[in-house]
Amino acid sequence: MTAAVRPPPEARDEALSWRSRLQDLWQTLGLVWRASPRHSLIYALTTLLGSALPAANLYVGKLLLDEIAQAAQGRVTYQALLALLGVQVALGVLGSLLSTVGTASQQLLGDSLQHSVSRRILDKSSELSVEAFENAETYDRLQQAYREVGSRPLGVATQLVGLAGAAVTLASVGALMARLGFWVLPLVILASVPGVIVSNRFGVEGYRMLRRQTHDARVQNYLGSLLTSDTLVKEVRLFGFEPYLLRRWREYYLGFRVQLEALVRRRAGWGFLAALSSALLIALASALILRRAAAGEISVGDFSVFVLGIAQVQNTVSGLLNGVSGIYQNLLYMRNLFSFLELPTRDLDAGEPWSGPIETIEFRAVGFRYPLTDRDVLRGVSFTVRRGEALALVGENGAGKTTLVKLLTMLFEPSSGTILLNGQDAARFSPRSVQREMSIIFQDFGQYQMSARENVALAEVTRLDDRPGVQGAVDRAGAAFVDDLPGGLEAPLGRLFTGGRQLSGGQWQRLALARLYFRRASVLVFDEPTAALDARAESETIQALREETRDRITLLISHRFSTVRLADTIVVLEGGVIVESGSHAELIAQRGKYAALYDLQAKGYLAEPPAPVSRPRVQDEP
Ligand SMILES: Nc1ncnc2c1ncn2[C@@H]1O[C@H](COP(=O)(O)OP(=O)(O)OP(=O)(O)O)[C@@H](O)[C@H]1O
Repeated sequence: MTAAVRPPPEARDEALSWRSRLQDLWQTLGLVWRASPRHSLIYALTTLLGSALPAANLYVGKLLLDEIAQAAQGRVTYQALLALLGVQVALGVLGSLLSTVGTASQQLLGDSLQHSVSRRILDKSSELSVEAFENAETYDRLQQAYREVGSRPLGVATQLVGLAGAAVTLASVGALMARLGFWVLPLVILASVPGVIVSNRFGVEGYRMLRRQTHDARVQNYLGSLLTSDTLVKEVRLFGFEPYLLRRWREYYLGFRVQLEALVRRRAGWGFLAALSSALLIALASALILRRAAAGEISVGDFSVFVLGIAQVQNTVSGLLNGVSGIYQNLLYMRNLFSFLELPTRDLDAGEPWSGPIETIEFRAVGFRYPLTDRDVLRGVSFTVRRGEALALVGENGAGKTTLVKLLTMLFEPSSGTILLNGQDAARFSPRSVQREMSIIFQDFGQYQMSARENVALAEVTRLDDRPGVQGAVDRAGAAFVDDLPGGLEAPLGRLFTGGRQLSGGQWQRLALARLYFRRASVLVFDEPTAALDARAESETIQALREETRDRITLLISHRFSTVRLADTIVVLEGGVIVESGSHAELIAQRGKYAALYDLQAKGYLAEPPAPVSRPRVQDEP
């Protein structure tokens, strides 16, 4: 199998048809409506009602001006003028009311929407397979999706309502203006078009630019995060590679900057040309209407409709066209969100439910290849381990030990071969139900910035309040230091939040061990369980491990042979293939790979330390 060749995400999304865009539009509106039907409705109604007000205002203004002109000839009463003023004031008050209610509902709708879309992203993230997280593209999509949550869906909805509103305004104001001559409205509308075309075109280009930069932006963020990370600050300071990180960070910025400058320059040039052509068209329309005014064909009120209407129509037309292009652009961004939400998930509950303890695990010619790679990291791996037995996996870095554990714990599915549980194909069973029978401490175990109790009980959240259970697991893991923390089990841990107590690497590892013990499982997996422990802790842990694992299946990965030798069976992996297996004594007798690695480590303890390369100089030496 070769790695699948995929077109870049940009090319895939650009290729989408108008039909797909409409589907995305529909889906976006669905998101908005579901986030808050009440606020969606109020927002739409207030905006549409408000859109009819400009024409009403223009018309009342025209009547008022015409009446004033008549008043000069003594044909209009003060009361009649006051009545028109009253209507104008009422329209103003109504406008303010609609806009206040509309803005408030938009704000609340935006908040609900942000919450509900974030929730969907988090739901989706929690359904994605562990495999998906091994893939950089997933992170790109996740980042893009998150970036758009705040503004895009609301943007689409408000622009769509805005479009409808603009249509109402244009139709009503246009009807008033059309009375001044059939050419007025087309000319004024035409004057708005160039600006909109420019803004639309460069909006799309801006989107494409950001899209192309996503991966590099992620690298740049990562470089920045290395300089602001609490866990890495020691190493960064000591090795002093801040300038290197800053330089690389800045190089990315400069690359983005060059692209941005080119875009801004072209946009400014085209923008100016658009403004110029618009001004010329308006000048032409004005000249034509002044000719009618000079001929006495239109009233003062009519002229006011033209003058005030120009701005109104221009705003409305550019609002209309920008609305269309804005919706188009926002939909491009929404595609990022949707394509993240459409990523295939692995249903961890699919399959027959597993129940009861796991008595045997058998790997039959199991192979595995990471997605989008072209190399098998495990090939033809076969072994069996039974209840009460401990199996140790040994091998040099990168041999495939952790990958094997991910397969065994059903986090990954084998690319070839079969895993049998109690003699039945594991693929038949729902991963989640099988995983309930397994507990694990990973090499890169979690350090949760929560209380000590939560750190342990997360292994079985239904027993979060089982304090005696947590205490028991803490004791079994030798994590007695928890009792001395202020607040004991309830002590907040980690330095991320105020009041948290930071633990040492070994203490965190003991808590992770407690977490492993807390889950009542028939398979225990220890991936480097003693790496961060001191010698006494390691020996205690191994002692406890022997007792804990008596009636369970134990899988152990360790580079420490003092731990490994306790296993009933030791499997030696090399380049993803099992090269030896047997008990410690058998493998030593074979004098193969295991014996060589063992001797190498044993020698490190037994041999005389090598003579120092140069003797330290003593002050008073001659
Ligand atoms: N997400 C991944 N994508 C592609 N290849 C990977 C991925 N994770 C691990 N590998 C590769 O798979 C091989 C086996 O890795 P694995 O982590 O299983 O080794 P290991 O024996 O546990 O090593 P160590 O002793 O260093 O923990 C390595 O060559 C590694 O480069």
